[in-house]
Amino acid sequence: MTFAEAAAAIVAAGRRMDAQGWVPATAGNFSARLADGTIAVTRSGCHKGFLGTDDVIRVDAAGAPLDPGARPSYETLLHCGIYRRFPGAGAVLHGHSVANTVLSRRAGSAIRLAGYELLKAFPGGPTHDTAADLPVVDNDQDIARMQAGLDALWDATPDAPPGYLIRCHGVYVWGADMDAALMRLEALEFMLLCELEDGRRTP
Ligand SMILES: CSCCC(=O)C(=O)COP(=O)(O)O
Ligand SMILES: [Zn+2]
Repeated sequence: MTFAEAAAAIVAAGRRMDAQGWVPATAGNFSARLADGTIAVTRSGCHKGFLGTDDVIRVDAAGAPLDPGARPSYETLLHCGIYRRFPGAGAVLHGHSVANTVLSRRAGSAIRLAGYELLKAFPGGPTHDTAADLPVVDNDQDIARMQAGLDALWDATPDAPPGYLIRCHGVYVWGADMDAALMRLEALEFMLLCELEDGRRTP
C-alpha cells in the first residue's frame, strides 16, 4: 500500500467512526502499514472525523516521524507494537465508544464474548458457537510501559483475539487491511453494546 492510498483509507475510516460516535472530541487514532515497513498514522490532537490527508504522518517501525517536525499520535507506540508482533496486521483502529469505555470500567482482565453470530468476524473458524476473551489492560500515560505490558500479555496468550480494551479509555482492533479492521471494529462494538444492554436489563 502506498502512502497516498493509506492516507485516503485513514481519512475515510475516521469519517465512518465519527458517524458512529466512536471518536468524540480528539479521541482515536488510526494507522496503516506501508509496503516499505513504515507506518501511516494520524496526527495527534485533531478531530478524527474531519481528517485531511495532511493529518496523516509517516513514521518508522519504531514510531519516529520521517519528518522530524511532525507530531504523530501520542499512542503511536501501540500501533507499532501491533505491527511488530503481528506480521499479518495491515491496519489498526483505536476508538473511544460509550460501550467499550463503560464495560472496561467494570471488567477484570478480560471480557468474554460468547455465542454471538458476529464472532465470525474474528479468527476461530466460521462458527458463532465459540468465545473470545477480549483482554482489558489498565490505562497508563506511559505508552511504552503499556506496550511492554501488552507484549507480556501476548507472550502468555498467543491465541488472544486481534483487539484489546484499555480501561476507561478505548479499544484497539487490527486487521489485514483497513476494510478488515473496520469490519472487526464494527463487529466488536456491536457485541460490546449487546453486553452493555444486557447488563442494564440484568438486576
Ligand atoms: C482527547 S483524547 C486523549 C488522547 C487519546 O486517548 C486519543 O485517542 C487521541 O490521541 P492522539 O494523540 O492520537 O490524538
Ligand atoms: Zn485514546
